[in-house]
Amino acid sequence: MAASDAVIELKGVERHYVQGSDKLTILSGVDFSLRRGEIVALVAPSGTGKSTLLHTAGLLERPDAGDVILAGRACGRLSDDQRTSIRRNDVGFVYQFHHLLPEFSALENLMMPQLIRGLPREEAAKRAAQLLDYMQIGKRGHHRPAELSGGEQQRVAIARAVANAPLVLLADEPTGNLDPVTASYVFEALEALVRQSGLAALIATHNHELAARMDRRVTLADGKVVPL
Ligand SMILES: Nc1ncnc2c1ncn2[C@@H]1O[C@H](COP(=O)(O)OP(=O)(O)OP(=O)(O)O)[C@@H](O)[C@H]1O
Repeated sequence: MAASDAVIELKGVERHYVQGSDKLTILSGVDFSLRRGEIVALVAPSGTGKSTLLHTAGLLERPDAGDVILAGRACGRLSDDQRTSIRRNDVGFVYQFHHLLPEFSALENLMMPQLIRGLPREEAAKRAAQLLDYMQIGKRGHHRPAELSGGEQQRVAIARAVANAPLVLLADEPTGNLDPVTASYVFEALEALVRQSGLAALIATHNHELAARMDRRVTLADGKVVPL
């Protein structure tokens, strides 16, 4: 893949953890990229480094070696503030548990990242409502997370992740907490949103059925990303 096609590129990324006198190598030279509009499944056994990979790709953690290039910009040597700003604008995260703010409605949860970014309230509310409609939960906008079903909560969490129109969506077991039918339904909504917005998505999942529906499947072997 030509570098120019890539929305996000990991080049020779290494991650180690030091535990006492032991050095644990989790990522040992990851070369991997995602194209615009592409949905890729990351399927690998527990403990192999899926979360580490997602956190490093999403600029939550710094690589010990190598670099993450987001929209052509090498992020490794940037300051923490610069990385935070890029992450806020260009990366959306979804986790297994929704992590929505419990005191706020679905609509407010979607407005929050936009307000933090500096968008006017009216504009943030409009986009939040549009996204909830798109996820077919427009009628639930004024409900708090506890008043929503698990599938609805995850759809709100996915909508929130793309509220700032990021370039990349990184999801760590986004349907792992849902029954198979709801998981399939939520994945469909996620897929439609990714296709419609043209962003790139890397989705860690243990669900082989869902992985089969994505454009490509990769795994982690010996600290490297390889096709599955
Ligand atoms: N802060 C840390 N310090 C030391 N070891 C860590 C740290 N974070 C993760 N690890 C170790 O790194 C390895 C990879 O962890 P990671 O969470 O990335 O795996 P995973 O594939 O996402 O697992 P799961 O599917 O169970 O969530 C594990 O062996 C874990 O114990």
